Amino acid sequence: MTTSFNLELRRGNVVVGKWKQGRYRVERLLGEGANGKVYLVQRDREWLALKVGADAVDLQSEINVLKNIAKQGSGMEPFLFDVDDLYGPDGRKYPFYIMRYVRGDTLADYLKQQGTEWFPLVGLNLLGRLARLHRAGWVFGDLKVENVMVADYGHVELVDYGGVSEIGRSIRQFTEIYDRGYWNSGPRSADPGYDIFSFAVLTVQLHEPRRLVALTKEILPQNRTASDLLGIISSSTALRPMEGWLRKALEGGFADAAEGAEAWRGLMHRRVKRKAGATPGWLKGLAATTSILLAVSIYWMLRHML
Ligand SMILES: Nc1ncnc2c1ncn2[C@@H]1O[C@H](COP(=O)(O)OP(=O)(O)OP(=O)(O)O)[C@@H](O)[C@H]1O
Repeated sequence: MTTSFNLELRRGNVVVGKWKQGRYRVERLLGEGANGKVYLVQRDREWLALKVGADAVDLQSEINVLKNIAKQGSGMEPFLFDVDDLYGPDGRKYPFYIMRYVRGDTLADYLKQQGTEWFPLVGLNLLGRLARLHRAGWVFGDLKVENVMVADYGHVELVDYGGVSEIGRSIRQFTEIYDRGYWNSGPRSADPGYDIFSFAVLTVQLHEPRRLVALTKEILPQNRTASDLLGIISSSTALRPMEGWLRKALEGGFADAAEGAEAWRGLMHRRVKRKAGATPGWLKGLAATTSILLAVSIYWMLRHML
């Protein structure tokens, strides 16, 4: 998807905020979507991400969500650092905000490079991220491969908080194929089950992309149902091991992502037992992460004891 505005910042351009005079040196474009362009920028020696949009109202509602999440404390590290306007090379004023730079690849690129055998761990981490938001009273809303960034050892971060909605409200922003309403399987209202439904579609999309696209073309909008997705799942070798979990997710059987994550963990456990001989890549990653955490804990313990 591309943006409808033409602002282009180039490497080396220095953006100076109109009101607060924050100075940011542009490094490169990280990505773009319907609401804006996201650039990697540097302030002093710190790498940050700058999102600039044409529409102040759209960007402002995203900023409000980020501020509210920070206020309520959702266990997220600080994400929003600055909000201001900039003057583009065309002399026009554009609203922007500065957020934490999330290192990593988008979910699809990560799995392409590392192999789909990492999906169980990445999926668990993604459910963990969603669980934190649900616990704090929010639904992510616009869950899709482009909004999930994955770093080393399957570490997951969500980007694009434009679709985040308070539980009980309407979903503010969504992408058709991930949307529960698109599959006539429930309302477009912000309840944790909405995100879990999108997670299930995302799982199908990552494993059976062509069949999913074909399905959306074959069936008339009024006839689409979650059973069509289940048809792909039960006939796919890659998805069949997750069929029970995916069915429950599509039917709204999980109360929230924490419950979904718990069941997902059980699924991974069974897979590992079945493949007892070979150690999958993601499991090696999990072991490496655990060792790093253990080493850091010992270091801190010793520092405080000495
Ligand atoms: N904080 C960040 N750190 C690193 N990359 C980011 C960050 N935020 C966004 N990106 C990259 O930029 C892309 C576009 O950003 P974003 O999804 O926020 O734009 P958008 O206009 O809201 O998109 P959409 O059309 O999905 O609503 C993302 O898919 C991601 O690759």
